[in-house]
Amino acid sequence: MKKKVILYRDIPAQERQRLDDQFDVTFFDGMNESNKDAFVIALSETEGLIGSNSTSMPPTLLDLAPRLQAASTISVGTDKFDLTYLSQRGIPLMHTPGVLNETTADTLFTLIMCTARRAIELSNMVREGRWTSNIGESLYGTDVHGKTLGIIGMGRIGYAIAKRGHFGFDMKIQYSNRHRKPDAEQDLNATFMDMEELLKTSDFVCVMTPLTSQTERLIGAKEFAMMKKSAIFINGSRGKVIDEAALVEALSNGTIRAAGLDVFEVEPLPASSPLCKLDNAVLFPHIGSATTETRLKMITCAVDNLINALNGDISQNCANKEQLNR
Ligand SMILES: NC(=O)C1=CN([C@@H]2O[C@H](COP(=O)(O)OP(=O)(O)OC[C@H]3O[C@@H](n4cnc5c(N)ncnc54)[C@H](OP(=O)(O)O)[C@@H]3O)[C@@H](O)[C@H]2O)C=CC1
Ligand SMILES: O=CC(=O)O
Repeated sequence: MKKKVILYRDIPAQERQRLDDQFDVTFFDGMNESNKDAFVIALSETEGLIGSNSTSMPPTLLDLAPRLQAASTISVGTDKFDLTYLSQRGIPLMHTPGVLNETTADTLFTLIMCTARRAIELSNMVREGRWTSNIGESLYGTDVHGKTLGIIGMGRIGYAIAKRGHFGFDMKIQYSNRHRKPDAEQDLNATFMDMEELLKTSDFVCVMTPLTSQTERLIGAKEFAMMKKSAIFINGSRGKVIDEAALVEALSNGTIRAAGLDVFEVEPLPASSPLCKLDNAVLFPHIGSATTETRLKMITCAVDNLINALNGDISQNCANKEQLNR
């Protein structure tokens, strides 16, 4: 008999077919009030889960899935699951590291360029008919090339961002991380330092850690106050890694120059957020990996991951392999 799987995000037909060939698949278009009862009934029988990072899978929900053997998220971030809980239950969480590094780094570099050159603000000025003369000094941007780029979280994506800064823009690279990264030091001439020093000396501060109990609110009022007044802050990790209210304050009162954000405490970001009123905030709707090519690679990877995991192979792409009690 085929194993039962819940798919909670729409995926292309050819990838759906690969799941159908192996499993008895129940599809839900996300999880919401209207389908929650049916979702819970399906959970009671399911052996596998696959879906996107926009749906939370807390222990209270997964307690309703007593037969669960593996979960596969179409993301590299694993914060919508409780890894400790899954590990205690012996359930592997599969994710999609690697395939999205370059695309996500492109997005983060777009944020760097847009904030530094005030691209969105000035584009809006043109569209709205407010370009009536030379823009004048008050609307000048700041250079990116030759500046200092500080990366907090020099992992796969952090490295890809630093690579763009080093080779493309002649930037000086510095980073803080739990462990030193010899590749970044050798290839990109990156300097390892503690976070405080990085905050004080970087022109661009880019956060690319995962969201964990150690990184939650890693950057708040104290950290913004340490940054240069001319600093530009970029967050591509998760919204909860920063104190968003403190960022609004820092942007409003000139503690830092500008911020480029792809992630927010609450997503989708409500239009009533004070961030939406700030010209010096560039706001993207969590599109780090959102290109046609890369999203397809992530889906293919996640489907492979679930097939492998439900067939007993978690050698590739298992986020909690070391913690699993197997
Ligand atoms: N905006 C978007 O669309 C996207 C966002 N993301 C986010 O980016 C995150 C990173 O992805 P990826 O680069 O693949 O992950 P990696 O695991 O390769 O990199 C994360 C890095 O963060 C470091 N780190 C972890 N905890 C801390 C800490 N407490 N202090 C300092 N550094 C820390 C790790 O250090 P060490 O090596 O020492 O453990 C590692 O180098 C994802 O978890 C996700 O949240 C990812 C993809 C797209
Ligand atoms: O935010 C995206 C991810 O893949 O994680």
